[in-house]
Amino acid sequence: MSMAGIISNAVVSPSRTSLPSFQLHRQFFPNQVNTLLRSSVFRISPSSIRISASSIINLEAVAPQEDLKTAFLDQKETGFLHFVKYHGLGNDFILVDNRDSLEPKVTPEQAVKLCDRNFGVGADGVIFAMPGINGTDYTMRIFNSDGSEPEMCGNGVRCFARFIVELENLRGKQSFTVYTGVGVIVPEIQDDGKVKVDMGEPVLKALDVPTTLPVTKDHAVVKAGLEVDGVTWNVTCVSMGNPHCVTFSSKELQKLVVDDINLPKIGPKFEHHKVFPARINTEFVEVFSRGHLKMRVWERGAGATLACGTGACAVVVAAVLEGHADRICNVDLPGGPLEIEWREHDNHVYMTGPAEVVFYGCVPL
Ligand SMILES: N[C@H](CCC[C@H](N)C(=O)O)C(=O)O
Repeated sequence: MSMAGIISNAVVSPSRTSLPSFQLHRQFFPNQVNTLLRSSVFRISPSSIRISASSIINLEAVAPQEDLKTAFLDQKETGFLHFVKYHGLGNDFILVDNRDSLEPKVTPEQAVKLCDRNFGVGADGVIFAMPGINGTDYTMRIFNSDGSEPEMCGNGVRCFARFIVELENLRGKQSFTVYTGVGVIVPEIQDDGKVKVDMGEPVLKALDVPTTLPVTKDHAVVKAGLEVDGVTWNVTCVSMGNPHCVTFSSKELQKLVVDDINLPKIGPKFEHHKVFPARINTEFVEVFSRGHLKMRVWERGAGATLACGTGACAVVVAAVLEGHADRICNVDLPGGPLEIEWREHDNHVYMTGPAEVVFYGCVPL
């Protein structure tokens, strides 16, 4: 994606002044724009520009993308938030360079406004790249789109990893330690650009998920009955630092067809159910084979999302516990597939998947 495409969807190059134009204010790239004004590359088309301190430029012609990205992210005007929008299989986040402080630059109330898809930037959450603590390289915090702060986010930590690589201008295969609400997480950028994350051990003890559902297997809730909306669902509860309720069937339906689930109707009834004192993320799963699952998710604090990394991890753990699947699975989510492995020898869950930049932005706070 061209740098210009990152800042805006429309680039006017001198030969095509009829295109819709975007206007770049000098304060972002004082050097580049001044250079431009003197260069032959540049031409203002008066019909498509307000005569002001803004200019129409073809960014690609004047500076290497790296300089422009850094210049953009280095801008620290007061009252403005510079961010980069990323997504992991359509689960999208506003990433904020917060490396100078452990205090988030955005409040939960501001996060709600920023995440609004009509009146704000639009996202499932806001993620902060902060300085490391307890010897880690970095710290990650996240606010859901409802302003609540979850312990962990799988798709988010992959986006976080790609953001750090960009901020620090790292090259090649990279791995670093990130302090999160669930302790130290280690993302690793693969040669193909995907990110592999050691998500740590699943937590199965009912009281630690947390849930007040009766335990069915070694202090865990595995295939227990839960009545929601007149249906008795068979649920397995797993925490990946954040709480998940996974269902493959109900008393009435031995095999779910996840595309038939009315998420906006049933999701909130699980999320706010009294047996989940910290609310819950709920995953509805279809088993295609012992290595291939399909899921949809209603996320705590974010609603129906296109993907949920911690949810995919919880789904594979639940599938193994209920006997539906082996420990290495491809999990299809509406936004795309994730590779999940619940490794027997260290009991850690590993997730591998993409994370991509959508655009750079600057918004008044
Ligand atoms: N809404 C979730 C956090 C984000 C998890 C999800 N987006 C992921 O990729 O793991 C919660 O409140 O637990």
